[in-house]
Amino acid sequence: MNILDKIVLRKKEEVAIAKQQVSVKDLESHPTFGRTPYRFKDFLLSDDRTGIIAEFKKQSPSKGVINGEADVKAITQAYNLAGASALSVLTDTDFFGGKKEDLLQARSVNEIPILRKDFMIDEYQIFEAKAWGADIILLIAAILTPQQIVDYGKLAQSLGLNVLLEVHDLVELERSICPHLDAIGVNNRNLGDFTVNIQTSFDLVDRIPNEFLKISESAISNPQTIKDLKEVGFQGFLIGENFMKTENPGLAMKEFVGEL
Ligand SMILES: O=C(O)c1ccccc1NCC(=O)[C@H](O)[C@H](O)COP(=O)(O)O
Repeated sequence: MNILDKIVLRKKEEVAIAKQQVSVKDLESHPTFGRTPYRFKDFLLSDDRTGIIAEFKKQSPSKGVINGEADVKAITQAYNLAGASALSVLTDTDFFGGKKEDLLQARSVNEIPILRKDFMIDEYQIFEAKAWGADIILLIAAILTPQQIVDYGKLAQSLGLNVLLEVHDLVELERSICPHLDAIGVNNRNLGDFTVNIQTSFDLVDRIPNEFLKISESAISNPQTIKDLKEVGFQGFLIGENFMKTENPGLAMKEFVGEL
């Protein structure tokens, strides 16, 4: 069983337990549920912002612990100040060391879009995302059927959330594309074996219809790579480890942005 299968298996158990503890009705009555989410597009395409979606990521299956003691409020605020167009906050605990409180805390101190970074396998998690203050949800093509992508995309958009579809190859892209998406992200990391290759983004960019925001994800560690990705049409750049592995992720982002 590869890591993605293990994550999905565990996620199904987690969601089943969460559903017993907190009903959708309870989620709907959460104070944050009623807020109007920010529009991803407004921040990603703003001249005042960098296009960077800066990720708060304490650990990962491929790298183990990256920054175990990281302070979510301080780091996400510093990312925001450095010009992030959006924040990405991991809420998966077992594999990424994240938690719902990280998202709630990031929400409480930032007024830019926040992506709930998790493995969505049930509509229930979309209600959680809304209740916890997210603006964007992630749908990973590798773990969802085309019908699930349509259903989850529709539900998320009906709640005012933005939808980011993540693909790793042309087969995933072609079978998953549907009208209920706002952005399409090309993950440069193969989630099955963890190999990374930025070329994946260059290979797929022209296959993404222009009506969707185009995002390149993972393994970005050089400002020149962003310039090259922009040149071919990418508007967003999801970066986690390159900042989080430093002692001061906010400063690392500020210096990186200085070279753009
Ligand atoms: O990062 C991993 O090891 C990983 C393993 C299995 C599934 C997903 C994984 N990462 C999720 C991501 O997409 C990245 O956190 C995100 O794109 C940022 O990547 P990076 O800049 O390389 O930290």
